[in-house]
Amino acid sequence: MTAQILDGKAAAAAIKSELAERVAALKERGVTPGLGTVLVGEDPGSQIYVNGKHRDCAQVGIESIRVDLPATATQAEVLDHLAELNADPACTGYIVQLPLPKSIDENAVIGAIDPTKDADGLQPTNLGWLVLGRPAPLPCTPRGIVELLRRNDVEIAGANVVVVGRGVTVGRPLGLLLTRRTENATVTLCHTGTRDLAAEVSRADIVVAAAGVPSIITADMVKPGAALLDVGVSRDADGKIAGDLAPDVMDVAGWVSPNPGGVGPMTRAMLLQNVVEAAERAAADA
Ligand SMILES: Nc1nc2c(c(=O)[nH]1)N[C@@H](CN(C=O)c1ccc(C(=O)N[C@@H](CCC(=O)O)C(=O)O)cc1)CN2
Repeated sequence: MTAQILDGKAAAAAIKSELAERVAALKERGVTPGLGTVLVGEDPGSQIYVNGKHRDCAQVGIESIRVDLPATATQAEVLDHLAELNADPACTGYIVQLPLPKSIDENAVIGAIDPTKDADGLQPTNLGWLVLGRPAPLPCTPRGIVELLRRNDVEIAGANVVVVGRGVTVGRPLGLLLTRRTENATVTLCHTGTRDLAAEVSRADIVVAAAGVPSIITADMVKPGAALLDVGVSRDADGKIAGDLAPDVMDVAGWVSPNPGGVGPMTRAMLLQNVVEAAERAAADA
């Protein structure tokens, strides 16, 4: 068996053209969505991701506002910039690029985002709404994973899903998202304390690998026909992405998301979708 590809690039391109039409409709009603980004420090990976977010905005007609601060910025300075974005009507949603430098309390910063402008769905109020099953902006990578599965007709309802990794941007919120009544999956969240990862993975219809450990999921662990999504972003010695899925999984799995070209582009598309939806909500309330 050779797995079918869960092509995130193609799905993201389709979503972006749908969003461009919604942005045009908002502009006709006098509403221009605007995404703010806050980047602290000079991490090259984060700079690439933020550049990409501004390029994506331009492609669909979303205005963008960029706040770049040096790694030496204090927490108080970062919070001042957040207060400005919270008050700026041109900024309908914004994100703080993670990770932040160690000198800054990430929870304090994320907690200071106005929940109605939280384009990442990571503000504690919005994570709380996710726990309670109420509508709110959703974290981009988990939302992108669900959308990628849906667009490829991979059955989520009733599926046994193993998520490997309990991070706040992917693993934990993905577990909450997949166990909502609308998704209806059974989720096992694995992490460094999991006793027998291979046994857990072997029972899964869907595996989301977000451990950041190259090739942690190998063909011998995988149930034939399972859908595998690779969220791992380690780099090899040449700077190439080394995903969490070993290459041999292609011979056993039913679907595999490539890395790059799978979940990453969907994360970017879901950020745009959160921005557009927030602007649509604001326009409806006006
Ligand atoms: N505030 C946030 N910070 C971070 C998030 C997030 O959702 N919100 N997620 C990641 C980084 N990230 C977006 O910010 C992100 C990562 C990767 C990609 C992507 O498209 N990757 C490409 C490969 C690019 C490369 O070669 O490096 C792919 O998978 O095809 C987009 C967004 C952590 N921080």
